[in-house]
Amino acid sequence: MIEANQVYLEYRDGTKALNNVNLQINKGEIVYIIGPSGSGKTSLLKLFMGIEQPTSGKLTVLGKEISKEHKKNIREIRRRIGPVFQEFKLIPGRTAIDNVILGMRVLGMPRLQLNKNALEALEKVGLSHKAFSKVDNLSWGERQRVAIARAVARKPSLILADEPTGNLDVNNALRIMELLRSFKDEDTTVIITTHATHLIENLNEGILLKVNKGTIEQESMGRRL
Ligand SMILES: Nc1ncnc2c1ncn2[C@@H]1O[C@H](COP(=O)(O)OP(=O)(O)OP(=O)(O)O)[C@@H](O)[C@H]1O
Repeated sequence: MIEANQVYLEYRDGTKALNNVNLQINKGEIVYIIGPSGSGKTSLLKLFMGIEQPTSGKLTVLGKEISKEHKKNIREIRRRIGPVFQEFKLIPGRTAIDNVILGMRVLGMPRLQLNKNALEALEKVGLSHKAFSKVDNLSWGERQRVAIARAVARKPSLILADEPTGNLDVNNALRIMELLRSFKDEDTTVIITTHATHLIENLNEGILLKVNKGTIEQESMGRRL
């Protein structure tokens, strides 16, 4: 699913964001990425999405290499990824269902199928009753659930969520974490970055990636953080 061998990422201004990353993440895993602000969590997700490419080393996502030389791979990989962003990136003035449908446009499905998948996805996140409400009128937790519906409606092989609970109170945050976890299955890997270690400290399943100043330690969950 994801394999990184001696991966480095240096931004154009010379910032060394990731240093010698070595990882192996299999299909159907749940992965939490934790670490202090500025340690490299988002940079790692950007690599997985192909938004950035390694400065050196080899990175394979969904069986395809991510590199400056293989831009075509990146387009293919993106179609199989469902991204969830901290700031939701929903389109204001549009309904929940429109936002979910817009997220699936790149897949080139017929309109009826788009509607069906979008409604199914909204149902999975418990928001069918808000399908035709404008996202501007939804609470923060509901908006995050629309963003999750948009990510899962395309039936992705990999869900990447960057600080999905950033703006939420503890109860809503726990619900969002549980919801994201529920999409993990044998074909779908879920990767979540979070500052909030208290949301995951009692979990005993999954992989923990501890990021510190651009280096990463990989361990199994089930021990205290
Ligand atoms: N486009 C960029 N150009 C230059 N430096 C960058 C860029 N994006 C991030 N950085 C730097 O790379 C380092 C890692 O940033 P990153 O956003 O990956 O951290 P993070 O762990 O996600 O932080 P946070 O928890 O605050 O979101 C930081 O020093 C940051 O300033």
